[in-house]
Amino acid sequence: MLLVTSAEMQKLDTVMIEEIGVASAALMESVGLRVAEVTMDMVDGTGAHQSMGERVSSRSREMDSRKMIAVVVGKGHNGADGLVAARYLHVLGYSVRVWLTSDERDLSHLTHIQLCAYRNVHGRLAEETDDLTQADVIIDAILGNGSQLPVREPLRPFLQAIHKAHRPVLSIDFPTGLDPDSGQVDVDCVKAVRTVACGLSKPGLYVEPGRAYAGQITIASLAISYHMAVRHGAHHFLVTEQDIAKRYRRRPQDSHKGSFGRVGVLAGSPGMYGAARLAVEGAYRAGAGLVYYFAPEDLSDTWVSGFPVEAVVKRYAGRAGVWNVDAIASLLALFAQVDVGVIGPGMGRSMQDSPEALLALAQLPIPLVLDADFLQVVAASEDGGVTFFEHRKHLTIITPHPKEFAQLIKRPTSVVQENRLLYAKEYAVKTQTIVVLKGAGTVIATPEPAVWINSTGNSGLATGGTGDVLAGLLGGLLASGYGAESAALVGVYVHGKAAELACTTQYSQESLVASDLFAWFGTAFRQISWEMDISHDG
Ligand SMILES: NC(=O)C1=CN([C@@H]2O[C@H](COP(=O)(O)OP(=O)(O)OC[C@H]3O[C@@H](n4cnc5c(N)ncnc54)[C@H](O)[C@@H]3O)[C@@H](O)[C@H]2O)[C@@H](O)CC1
Ligand SMILES: Nc1ncnc2c1ncn2[C@@H]1O[C@H](COP(=O)(O)OP(=O)(O)O)[C@@H](O)[C@H]1O
Ligand SMILES: [K+]
Repeated sequence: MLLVTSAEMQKLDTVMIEEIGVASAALMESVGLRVAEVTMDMVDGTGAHQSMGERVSSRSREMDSRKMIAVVVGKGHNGADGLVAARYLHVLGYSVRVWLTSDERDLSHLTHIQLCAYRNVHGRLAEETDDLTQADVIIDAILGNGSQLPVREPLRPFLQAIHKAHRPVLSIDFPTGLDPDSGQVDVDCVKAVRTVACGLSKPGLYVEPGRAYAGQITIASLAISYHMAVRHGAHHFLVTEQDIAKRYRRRPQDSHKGSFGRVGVLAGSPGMYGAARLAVEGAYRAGAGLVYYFAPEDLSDTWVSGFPVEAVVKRYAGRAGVWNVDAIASLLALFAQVDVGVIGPGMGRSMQDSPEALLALAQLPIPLVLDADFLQVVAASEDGGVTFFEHRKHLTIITPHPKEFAQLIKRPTSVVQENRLLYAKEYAVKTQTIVVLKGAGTVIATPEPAVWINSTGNSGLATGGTGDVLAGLLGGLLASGYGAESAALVGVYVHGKAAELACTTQYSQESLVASDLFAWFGTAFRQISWEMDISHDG
């Protein structure tokens, strides 16, 4: 699902008004009407059942107990949307009170016009005796797309009063105090249970911490087409099941194991061979035809016997963690036998002292999924990995968690987390790789650039080894024929979905461990395949 940043939305508003010829007041009327419908849904669950026209003409609300709607109005057009909603709700018989956050004379021109229209139907402003705690729903129409954080006076007391009222809040466009581009929030950010996004939804409503402030999101359509939005620069997306179903590749009946490629896994180190096992099984569970595990000659048979029985173990010359000329040469010969490489899980950082090995792997002429320790080695190289990625001439997916990514971009982890979308995109463009920045709301950024926010997963995944499984999954998807962007999106989505399925049946978010995921990939893939059938039938 397409999302737009604040600047893109401003541009699209202008295009709608100046090029398409829809008056600003008409756009506000659409948004305000939708807000009124969602408010009715919140107070008595009726918003969707009867058209607004039928409701207004039947005057049925006048008979009902009078639910109170508080509308807190800012001086810009977000406030104007709120006043349109206030007018509809008042005419329907709800007890509406409007709180102006600024002097009436400071309202923008169109907002003032909407205030007059509200007054002309005898709508009321809040008085001394009115109190937000009396409201059945509070509508936050304080700041929208013209806001610049942090929130300035005189708005803060209004935000604090909304908090203190402990009533359900509907935010127009996005909660006041939230940055729609990054999802960062002001200390007094409004916490909504519903948000009505104007025209198209915003990335900040789907990433932490903003996601927790937005509640359920409804989009008030302004008939802005997908193509028009993309033409004006929109490049953020929320990953939905429909997006994934479109990319799903059904396996042909007449296939054989050669049809789905070979994955080579270079992972594990003394004490950490479990990470390699998880990556190997991840690759198989994503559908790879064959998965080779590249083991050093000194890896004990006991460890090897613990690998999934399907794994093909291939030995390279030398001992674990020793990257001399022989080891590199024999590794390169092994990689020549596979279609995709997965490098890094549990691998340790011994390669840090062998720039030749790093360079040799950079030049591998196959798609690579690079994860964990290997990324830390790349980050620690003299130029912070610039040369490494310059030497990569083939497709690369990197799967850092926030701390690994922070090392790659040489910034503190806290800074990365403040703007995951932006940093992932910048790095994808700079290194021409697909960046899978993990953590709640995993971000997938491509060099195009396109920035996707994953919608599946839960805190059950916050446990050792789930990242190793993901690296394997991505390798398996690449080998079995998915393009790079699709492999990253489908892999991350399925990984999160498996955790959700596991935690609603057999496991809980506390008890889930990485290897439990394997049992649930089947259901996750089947659901995508059904969704694909439904969309084809539709
Ligand atoms: N352009 C249009 O015609 C449309 C606009 N729409 C609505 O209009 C909104 C955008 O309207 P505006 O551009 O007027 O922006 P806002 O409604 O966000 O208001 C901006 C005003 O608030 C002040 N302000 C900004 N940041 C502040 C802060 N941190 N503390 C205190 N005051 C602050 C500014 O000085 C400015 O006067 C959208 O979010 C949406 O709700 C929709 O009705 C769709 C169509
Ligand atoms: N709270 C969370 N919500 C959703 N996904 C999460 C959460 N915490 C972790 N994850 C996911 O779990 C995986 C953890 O990977 P990683 O940190 O590399 O772990 P490890 O190195 O132990 O395998 C990533 O896919 C990440 O996106
Ligand atoms: K708002």
